[in-house]
Amino acid sequence: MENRLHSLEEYYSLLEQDGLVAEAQIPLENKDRNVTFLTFNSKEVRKETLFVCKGNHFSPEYLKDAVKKGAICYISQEKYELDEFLPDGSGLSYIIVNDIRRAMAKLANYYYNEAWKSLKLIGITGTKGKSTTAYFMKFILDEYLKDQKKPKSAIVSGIDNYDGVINEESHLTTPEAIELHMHFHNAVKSDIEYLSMEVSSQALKYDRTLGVTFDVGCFLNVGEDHISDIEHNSFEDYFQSKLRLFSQCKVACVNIDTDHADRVLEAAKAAPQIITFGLNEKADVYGYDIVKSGKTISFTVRTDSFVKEFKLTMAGLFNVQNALAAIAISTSLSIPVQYIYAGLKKARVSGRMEVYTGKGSKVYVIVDYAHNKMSFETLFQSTKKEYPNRKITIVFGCPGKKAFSRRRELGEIAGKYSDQIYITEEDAGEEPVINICEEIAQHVEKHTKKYAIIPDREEAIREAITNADDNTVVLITGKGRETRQKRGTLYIDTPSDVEYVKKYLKIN
Ligand SMILES: CC(=O)N[C@H]1[C@@H](OP(=O)(O)OP(=O)(O)OC[C@H]2O[C@@H](n3ccc(=O)[nH]c3=O)[C@H](O)[C@@H]2O)O[C@H](CO)[C@@H](O)[C@@H]1O[C@H](C)C(=O)N[C@@H](C)C(=O)N[C@H](CCC(=O)O)C(=O)O
Ligand SMILES: Nc1ncnc2c1ncn2[C@@H]1O[C@H](COP(=O)(O)OP(=O)(O)OP(=O)(O)O)[C@@H](O)[C@H]1O
Repeated sequence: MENRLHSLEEYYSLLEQDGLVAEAQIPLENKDRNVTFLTFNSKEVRKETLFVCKGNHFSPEYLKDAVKKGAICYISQEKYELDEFLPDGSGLSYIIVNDIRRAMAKLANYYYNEAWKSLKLIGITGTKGKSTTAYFMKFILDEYLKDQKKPKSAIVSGIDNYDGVINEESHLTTPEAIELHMHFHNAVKSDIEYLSMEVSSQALKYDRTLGVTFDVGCFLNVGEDHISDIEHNSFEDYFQSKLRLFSQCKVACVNIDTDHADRVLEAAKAAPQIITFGLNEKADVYGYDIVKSGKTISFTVRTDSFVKEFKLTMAGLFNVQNALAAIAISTSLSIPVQYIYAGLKKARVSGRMEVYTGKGSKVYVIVDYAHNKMSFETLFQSTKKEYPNRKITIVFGCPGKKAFSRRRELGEIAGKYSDQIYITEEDAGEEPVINICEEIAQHVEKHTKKYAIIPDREEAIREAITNADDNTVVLITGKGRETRQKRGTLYIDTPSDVEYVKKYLKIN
């Protein structure tokens, strides 16, 4: 892989050619200096770093810190009046740009020498099912690659990132451009061929994936979500951001069962090829005959080239939709069908539809990540069909200071479909947990009085499990295997819901 470094002058030209430069100062003696690192975080700066200043939360102190640590030039939308000099006495260079997010994507692509072009890239967007589909792809690809004795595929998701060098819990669904291109670079360096990733609406809106072409782009579904002062200001903005994916993929895989399918299909024409999937015989990848038997969900798929029964051993009937997406993506990548079958049969996704039972007990406890209107409705409908005649207990909460409509939506849905409800902490942040719980309770009460507010999440889970009889499914939603709770402005380490469940079911 090419590992070429570029000089400050070359970075300047790159931005200049794109019409991004508003003003610049690069002293003559600095023009030929090679940039050896690129970052937007002062904590990571080392010698000869090109430092990107971005964001409403940026402070000039970070720039001062960066210069002390070895930054030789900063890129910013704002000019900072600093009297800082580099340790060797030369002046600090700067390039002021008119669009820092676009500039960041360009710089990242250039610094990492377009590593992504050596990968087969799969980009998945949608309101729900992105992580699951990305992991389904990883299972399928890894089956295929194992047979060829090649390295496992890479993944960039809201759960974990793996690129052959880094294996970490992720903090964003789609990382900022500089981190994203670093993952591409690491993957190529590790001889990895395929990378599956989630592409969030925020990523598309803020150009985190700008300039990258996906071999396959997948659109799963769209529902009202992420509409708030800090995310999208309207559904239209959210929807349009998601549709931008089609302008940067070679093949578009589209769920024809999604809401607004007509508009999605129209936008998908921006891609050279479209493959549709869904539970509708008009779909190119058509799924039907869905049957749950024991722990296995079977379904049949018809495409142009095969009719075949597939199996999922992961719970959640809605996962058939995600599996159809993965089948559509895999066929467009010419992955032989036996590997698709084997991958899907094995697939598990951390913190999504994890089913636990205690020794000598018949109660099912499911840890899942449902936390918005679409996933709550889907989860309840699916659970009712999958576990007919069982009562449903749910443990859930809502986050502080964002997505306020969830308190009403989730409260009403839970109230309508559950037999017992425990309302608890879920990333309350700067709002008191009890206030959020009481607000949710007002909406639960429209349908049932069978609820309790237990702000301590562990205690809520303990109560839900110990009070459940053998004829109950206990749903513990919203956090999956996350090990942090947002309290105040900080993320505090906590045990995951899975750990609590194992503790109170007395399993290892
Ligand atoms: C903290 C925060 O609210 N950040 C949001 C804000 O970013 P920002 O650039 O203005 O602010 P910032 O991230 O705090 O940046 C401050 C800068 O100072 C730097 N810094 C900070 C400390 C220090 O010591 N030194 C230093 O250099 C930081 O590295 C950073 O570059 O404004 C950006 C554009 O509006 C947002 O993308 C970004 O969202 C953060 C990253 C975030 O968590 N966003 C969520 C909503 C998000 O993106 N979610 C999607 C999933 C949702 C979906 O499906 O759409 C995702 O992809 O994860
Ligand atoms: N295709 C689907 N349609 C509706 N709900 C789904 C679908 N797939 C998964 N879900 C529900 O949404 C939850 C989150 O799934 P997943 O993590 O795969 O989605 P995501 O798009 O990555 O979500 P987020 O943006 O919240 O990280 C699951 O735990 C499940 O309850």
